[in-house]
Amino acid sequence: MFKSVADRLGFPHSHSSSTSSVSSHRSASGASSPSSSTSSGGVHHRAVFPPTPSPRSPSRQQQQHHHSKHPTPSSPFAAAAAAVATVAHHHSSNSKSHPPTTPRKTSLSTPKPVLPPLSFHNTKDDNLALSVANAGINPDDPPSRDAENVTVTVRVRPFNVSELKGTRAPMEVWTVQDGSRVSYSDEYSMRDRRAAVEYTFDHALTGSDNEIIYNSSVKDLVKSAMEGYNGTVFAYGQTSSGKTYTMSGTDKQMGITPRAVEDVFKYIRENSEREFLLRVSYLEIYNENIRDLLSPEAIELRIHEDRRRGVYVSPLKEEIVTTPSQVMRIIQRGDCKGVNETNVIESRERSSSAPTTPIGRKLSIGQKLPTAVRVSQLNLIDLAGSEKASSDAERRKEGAFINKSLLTLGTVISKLTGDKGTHVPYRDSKLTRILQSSLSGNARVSVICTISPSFSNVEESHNTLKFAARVKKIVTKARTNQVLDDKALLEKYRREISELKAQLLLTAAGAADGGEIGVDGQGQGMAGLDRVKHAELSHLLEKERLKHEEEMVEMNMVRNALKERIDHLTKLILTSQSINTKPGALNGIHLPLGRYTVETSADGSVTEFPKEIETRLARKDTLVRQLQSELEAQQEKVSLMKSVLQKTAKGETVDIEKTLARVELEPREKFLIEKRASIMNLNGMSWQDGALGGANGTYNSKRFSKDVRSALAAGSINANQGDSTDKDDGASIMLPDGEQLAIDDEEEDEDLMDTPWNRSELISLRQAKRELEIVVIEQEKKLEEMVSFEDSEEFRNLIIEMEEQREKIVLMEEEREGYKATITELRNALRRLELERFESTNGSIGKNGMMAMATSTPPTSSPSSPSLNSTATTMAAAAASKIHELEQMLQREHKLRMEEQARNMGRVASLEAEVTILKAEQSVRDLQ
Ligand SMILES: Nc1ncnc2c1ncn2[C@@H]1O[C@H](COP(=O)(O)OP(=O)(O)OP(=O)(O)O)[C@@H](O)[C@H]1O
Repeated sequence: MFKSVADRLGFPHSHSSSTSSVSSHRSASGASSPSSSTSSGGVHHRAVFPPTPSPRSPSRQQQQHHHSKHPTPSSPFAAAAAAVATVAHHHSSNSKSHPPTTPRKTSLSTPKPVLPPLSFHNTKDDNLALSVANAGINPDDPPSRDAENVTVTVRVRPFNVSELKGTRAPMEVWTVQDGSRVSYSDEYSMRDRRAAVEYTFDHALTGSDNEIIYNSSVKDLVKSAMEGYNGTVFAYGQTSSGKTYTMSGTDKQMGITPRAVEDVFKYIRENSEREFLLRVSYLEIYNENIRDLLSPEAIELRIHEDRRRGVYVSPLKEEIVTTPSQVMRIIQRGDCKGVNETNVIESRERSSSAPTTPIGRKLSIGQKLPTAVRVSQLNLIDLAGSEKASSDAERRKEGAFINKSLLTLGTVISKLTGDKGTHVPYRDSKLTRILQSSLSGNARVSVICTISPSFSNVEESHNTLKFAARVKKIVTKARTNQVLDDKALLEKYRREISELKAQLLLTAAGAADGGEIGVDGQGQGMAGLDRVKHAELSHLLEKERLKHEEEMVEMNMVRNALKERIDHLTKLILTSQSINTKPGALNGIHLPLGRYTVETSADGSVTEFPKEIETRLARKDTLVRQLQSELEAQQEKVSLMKSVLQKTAKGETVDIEKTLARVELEPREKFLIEKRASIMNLNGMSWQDGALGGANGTYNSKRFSKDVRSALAAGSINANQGDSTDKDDGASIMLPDGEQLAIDDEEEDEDLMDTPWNRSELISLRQAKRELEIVVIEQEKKLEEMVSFEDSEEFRNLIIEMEEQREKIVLMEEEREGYKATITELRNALRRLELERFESTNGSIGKNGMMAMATSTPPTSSPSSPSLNSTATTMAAAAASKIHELEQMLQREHKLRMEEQARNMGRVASLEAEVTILKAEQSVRDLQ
């Protein structure tokens, strides 16, 4: 019955019989398209296809320039759908004439609206597709909907500024009545002598309120999309008729796209039994080329088809979205590039048949899950101006492509509403190919046809109405698209999360094992207190610590990576819990993401598994941190002890109390010090290191209390309930030495006892404590034996020996001084003898002595006798010889004494060194 596409669309180039194609035809839903009376003038049949002489269309570059010059002040949402393409955009010169925010009255009979800021968002190539994947099959949901016609809405926009510019009020061509009928206005019919034309659609609207049009024409379809049925919404109409205004809206009037996005998230919020995965893609079809607006690379996109996915574009980037604002940003991004956008959503039912991953239970990884995933697409499309066609040679190529897409759309729609069995040329254009699934019936479709109220556009408007009437005849029968294999992203993510959780549990168990080793090593490290053992144990402790640290770092890294991945995947899956229930306008909306997904265990009880893991990990983190700090503290003490040892060995004075005060002792050590103090008190000894605290035997830390309580819980220490004399209501424990210790009831933390990790830590702490207690007792015995080195026999003997040596040295010194005096006397005697000899030889030398000797003339002859001279000479020689002999003796004696003195000094030095060493050893023992 329809002879050509052009006929069906009311294009005059087809055949004169085209009128029949659009003549009254009541659709299944009751919409009718009255005769368009092509005979009456034919102006309104003036061709859109083939090309109508049109204002010079800008080149692509010009369009882009225009976009940048006139950024969209309104919501950037552009219509698009998962598989929606847009026909190349031609900028209309009309659009430039729309100044922003110009309140205007419309001459339509409907309420006169105030125009919102005019949008120069001319990219009609925008396709937003919300692909909804639903996991889980609700038995109450029918697998497919009843057959239904495409919902068709006609919107007549108000006059714009340029249309109102004239001297007289513009004539309204169209009248909208009853919310569904569109006809020529009486004024126009009379003036142009037009035959009455009236079309009836599902909805016919005027005005600027986008909420009304969304609620009446799209809202229900969006809900269906969330339930698993494909949905496609597209705006069709000539340039400047209001397609973008309707689909994207403005700041003040959100369009269909942002409202749909908001409803998608609202649906997730309100449907707790399902979980969803939303994906968005954004593409553009320009000159029959598909461009991915979300991909920075200009990769050639192709259309593919397979049984599972149907028709799809590849490699098209799909971004997973979790908030409305994220979708908005994606669209903005795409708009900046002047391209198209597509959104995808997946969801599934959150049922009790979901895999169970309770803590501590083994997980069977890779099990086939009984839930299915529904994948549906919500395509929101903003088409190029329907009049776009070009006979202009300069733009022929562009125009031809534009024609091709729109023409094919018309053809496809004609075929779909024509004889059954005829070939439908979906493949003739990218647009129809991408929309094949929707147009062929597996989708709910809503078409918004926008028309201008202006007389100058009457023909184009009429063509749009004819198109709308044609589309209305299309019957669809949408069905849910269930994906049972594991390739659906949602299912894949769920599985991955389960596997990661299992890995995380294993890692946590590994961490617990590693922790036990570390604690043991540490406890042993404290056991050795003598020097050699201490060095060995320090070394072992250091090695153990490093190993432990490495393991901890490694496990932390693995655990963090697993946690991050789980978090990431969990975030992507949207549930009512993960979306803030606070509804609000899309602009500026902030919906914090939830982290947790409820898992249902086999027995039906619901556990917040990730939260539990978080808690356990937090506990382990705390324990790891405690152990690490404990190790560090031990290490610090070891190095301090080493330095003390070195200093004392060198004979330096060390302030042990001060040194020890620098180390904050752990409760366990304080306890041991306390024990030592109490032992010493029992033995009637005073404890020198009282400044360390706990010496009065009353120390009872919370931590120790917890340790003891944990040990009690683990059954490793005998508990005597109520035996304590210190506490009325407390328990007490029997320590290895028989002493009872009261347990403080304060701040008991049951949490610390309820994991294997804590138990093992407490067991090792208890062992370490016992070892230390034994060591302390041994040391105390040693201390008792030694008491004080200075009081010992050995020390006394050494001191006596030293004193004797010192006395000897003093005597020798005195002796030496005596020898010195003797030598001096002998020298003096010798001198006297010489003098006497000289006097006897030369007579009196007078009082001038030597002076006289020097100045006197030597005797030429001696008046004295020769025998006297000879005697004197002999005596002098004897004296000299005696002096020489004495001097030699003195030197020998001196040498001997010096040697002896040196020996004694050496002995004293070694004795002093020995005393110093013994003192140092005693200090170290005290320290320990
Ligand atoms: N219902 C309406 N109420 C108020 N203003 C409207 C309405 N419809 C459209 N307008 C205004 O008319 C102008 C043209 O509308 P719009 O850009 O949406 O047309 P279009 O069909 O998308 O054109 P093109 O195909 O060239 O992109 C815009 O400034 C827009 O704000």
